[in-house]
Amino acid sequence: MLTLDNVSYHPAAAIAPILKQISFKLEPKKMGLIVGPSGSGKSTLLEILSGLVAPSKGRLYWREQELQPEMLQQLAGLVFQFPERHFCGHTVLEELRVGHPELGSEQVTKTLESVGLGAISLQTPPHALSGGQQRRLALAVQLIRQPYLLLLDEPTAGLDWSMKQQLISLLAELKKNWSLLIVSHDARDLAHLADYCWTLQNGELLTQSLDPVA
Ligand SMILES: Nc1ncnc2c1ncn2[C@@H]1O[C@H](COP(=O)(O)OP(=O)(O)OP(=O)(O)O)[C@@H](O)[C@H]1O
Repeated sequence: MLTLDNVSYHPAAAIAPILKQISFKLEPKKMGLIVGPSGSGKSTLLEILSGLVAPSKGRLYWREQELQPEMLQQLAGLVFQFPERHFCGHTVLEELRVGHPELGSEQVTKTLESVGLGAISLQTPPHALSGGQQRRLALAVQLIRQPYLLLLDEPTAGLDWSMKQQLISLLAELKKNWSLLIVSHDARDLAHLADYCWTLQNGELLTQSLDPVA
């Protein structure tokens, strides 16, 4: 279980804290959804959760273990908004093996199947995939590292209706095995899947629904 205990972030360049005493818990195989307008601190929170930035105050835990940023980098897999813009492999296989050349073909095949890309050739250039397939590949790139926590920044942004529905179904499948934390400016597409829904406003987690969202 992931626990945030009064996490704040106030970089020297900012007049006010960007994140203010954020506390929440997220159990395994649950989806948390954090909804907030532009500038509310969603991406900054994901940067902290993925170990890219250290909080100014507060603590993060996985079960009883306090987490340092290096541990979060191992524990969490972050899928950026528009992840296809960050592809750097020439082929699907290369993309999956970036930073992990040791990954075997069995693991590659299994991971692609888990995101519904079992039928594509490993030699396909990522940029030749459809928009929905590219999002699936971006998820696979993180899943193949076997993170405990999957972090997603606006996962359905820019997809057409049909690709959006396919991605939402995939996220519902992934929730069966992983903890998912999604940030978005719009709850409409994903609220029905979420076990917890929070609102982020000016760096404060204002509302917290402890009961599963209907
Ligand atoms: N290192 C920093 N120094 C100063 N200000 C920062 C820094 N990082 C982020 N900010 C500011 O903190 C606020 C929150 O930024 P953040 O990118 O986390 O918001 P967001 O909710 O993800 O917005 P969007 O939906 O537009 O991506 C913004 O006003 C941003 O300009």
